[in-house]
Amino acid sequence: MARRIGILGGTFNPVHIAHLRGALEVAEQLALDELRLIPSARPPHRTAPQATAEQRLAMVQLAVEREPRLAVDDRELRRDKPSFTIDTLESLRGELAADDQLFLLLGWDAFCGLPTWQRWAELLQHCHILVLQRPDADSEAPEALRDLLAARSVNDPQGLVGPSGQIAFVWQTPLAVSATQIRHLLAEGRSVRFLVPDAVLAYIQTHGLYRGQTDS
Ligand SMILES: Nc1ncnc2c1ncn2[C@@H]1O[C@H](COP(=O)(O)OP(=O)(O)OP(=O)(O)O)[C@@H](O)[C@H]1O
Ligand SMILES: O=C(O)c1ccc[n+]([C@@H]2O[C@H](COP(=O)([O-])O)[C@@H](O)[C@H]2O)c1
Repeated sequence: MARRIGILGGTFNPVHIAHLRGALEVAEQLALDELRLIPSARPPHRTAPQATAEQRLAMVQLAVEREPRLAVDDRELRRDKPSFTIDTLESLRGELAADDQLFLLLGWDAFCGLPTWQRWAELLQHCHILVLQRPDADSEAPEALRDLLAARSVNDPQGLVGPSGQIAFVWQTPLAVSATQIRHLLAEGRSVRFLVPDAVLAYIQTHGLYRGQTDS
C-alpha cells in the first residue's frame, strides 16, 4: 500500500512550538504514516546561522524524541553543498515506491519565496505542497505563483491524489512564534520557556547559544 510521508524543512535556529505543533497537526489531519523534520545544513537564502548544523539537528532530535508521529531526517547534513530542496526531494524519491505520496510542508512565507528556489518548477514533480498559514506573515501571494496556484491548488487537502503534483492549504493552530523572536529574547537575557520544548531550552543553555547576539 502506498505510504504517505510528510517533510518539513527548516533552518530550525532553533526549532520551536509552531514547527512542532504544525507538523503534528498536519500529520494527524492527513493521516500521514510519517512526518520528517529536515534541518537545513546550509540554508540557501540565509547567512550561516550562529548555531551549527549539528547543534540545530541535535535540538530537533531532542524536540521530537518522545513524539512517535514525528521523525528527523539528517540527509541535508550529509550533503556537502547548499541545502536545495529539489536535491532532497530527488534523494527521498530514490528511496520510496513510485506510488508513495510525498507532502512538502511550507509555511506561507517560505511558499511565497518559492519562485526564487533552485529548479522550483520541478518541485511538484516529486511532491504535493501543503501550505501552512502563518499569522505573522503578509497575505498576498506573489504574481509569479498565481498561475501555479490556479492550475494546481485543491480546496481540501484530503483531496490530494497521487504521489505528487498538487497544492493545498492546511489549517494549523495559529502561533505567531518565530526563531528570530526566540533569538532576540535570548540575546536580551529573557526567557523562552514554553516557546521551545524544555529539552531544547536545556540544550540552548548548556551550549550557551544565542547569547548577546541579535540575529542569525
Ligand atoms: N509560526 C509559524 N507558523 C507556521 N509556519 C511556520 C512558523 N514558523 C516557521 N514556520 C515554517 O516552518 C518552516 C521552517 O521555518 P524556519 O526554521 O525558517 O523558522 P522561522 O521561525 O521562520 O525562522 P526565522 O525567524 O529564523 O526566519 C518554514 O516553512 C516556515 O515558514
Ligand atoms: O531549494 C531552494 O532553493 C531553497 C531556498 C530557500 C529555502 N529552501 C528550504 O526551505 C526550507 C525553509 O527555509 P528557511 O530558510 O525559511 O528556514 C528549508 O528546508 C530550506 O532548505 C530551499
